[in-house]
Amino acid sequence: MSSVLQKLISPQAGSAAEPPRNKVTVVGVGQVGMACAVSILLRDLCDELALVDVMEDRLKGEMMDLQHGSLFLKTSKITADKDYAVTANSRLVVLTAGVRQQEGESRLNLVQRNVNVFKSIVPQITKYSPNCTIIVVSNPVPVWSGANVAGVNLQKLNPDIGTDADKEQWKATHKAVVDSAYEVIRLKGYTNWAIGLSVADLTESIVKNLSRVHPVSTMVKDMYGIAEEVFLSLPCILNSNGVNSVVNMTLTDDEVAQLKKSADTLWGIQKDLKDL
Ligand SMILES: NC(=O)c1ccc[n+]([C@@H]2O[C@H](COP(=O)([O-])OP(=O)(O)OC[C@H]3O[C@@H](n4cnc5c(N)ncnc54)[C@H](O)[C@@H]3O)[C@@H](O)[C@H]2O)c1
Repeated sequence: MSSVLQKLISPQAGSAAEPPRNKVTVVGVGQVGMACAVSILLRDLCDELALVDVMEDRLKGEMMDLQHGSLFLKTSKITADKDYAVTANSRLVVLTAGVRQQEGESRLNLVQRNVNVFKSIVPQITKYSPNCTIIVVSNPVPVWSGANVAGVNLQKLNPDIGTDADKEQWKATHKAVVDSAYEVIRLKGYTNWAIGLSVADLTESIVKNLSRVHPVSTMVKDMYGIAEEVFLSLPCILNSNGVNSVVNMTLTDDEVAQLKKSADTLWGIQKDLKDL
């Protein structure tokens, strides 16, 4: 006797469904992971979403919640499992698993705690999706920014900008921007929306092969006189290769010195990391 499904639908295409073309996996379904997942879903950037976490109840709950909302999305397949087999054939993996930055904790203090987490996760990701691009969101992620508006360098308008001699004291604005994530953590306990929206933007450049410039961390050894294998945030061109190239910025001597100082700070921590 025919089932209700067989009575309702007569299959026409003979072969099984094609593998996904733009599957995205989010590892870690905490505040950041779910903000990334929702931002990516709302921008229609994947044809399949997989979630992974070690906390099984939370993982299943997040998956079911998204599935219940999938009527309003254009990603029909949303799966989750603690087994990385669920991530197979991912185009992109967003890695947000890790310990969270505590109030007042420096980003660099997180490194050793997160190294062990990464060591268990990355081999599993590459086993099931050897050609995927990985976006690491877990801290620390150093950030580059340039003070210009529509290409106009603000230092050219005010040579004292950012220094104590600056009558307008833009230095205070700079400090407020640098400290703003700490302020959000103080107020609500974590940051998630801005980073989630930002990750969706990176995702779009990669899955749509857009060759757009984004500030992301990349290996800077041999650039600007940096001798060590450290990753710093520079303007990078992102396309389907991930980080396809780095824009060679024309930096002042002072800016190069600050970049080197950041590299030294990172190396100072990195060189003491254990079990890499
Ligand atoms: N780059 C940025 O700008 C930025 C901004 C905010 C947060 N972060 C970082 O993102 C990370 C996540 O932050 P959060 O607020 O979502 O934390 P969270 O504690 O809410 O979530 C982390 C999740 O990771 C999971 N997890 C831990 N170890 C795992 C493992 N081995 N395998 C799979 N899942 C594992 C946890 O179960 C949890 O669900 C932290 O490292 C945080 O510092 C980065």
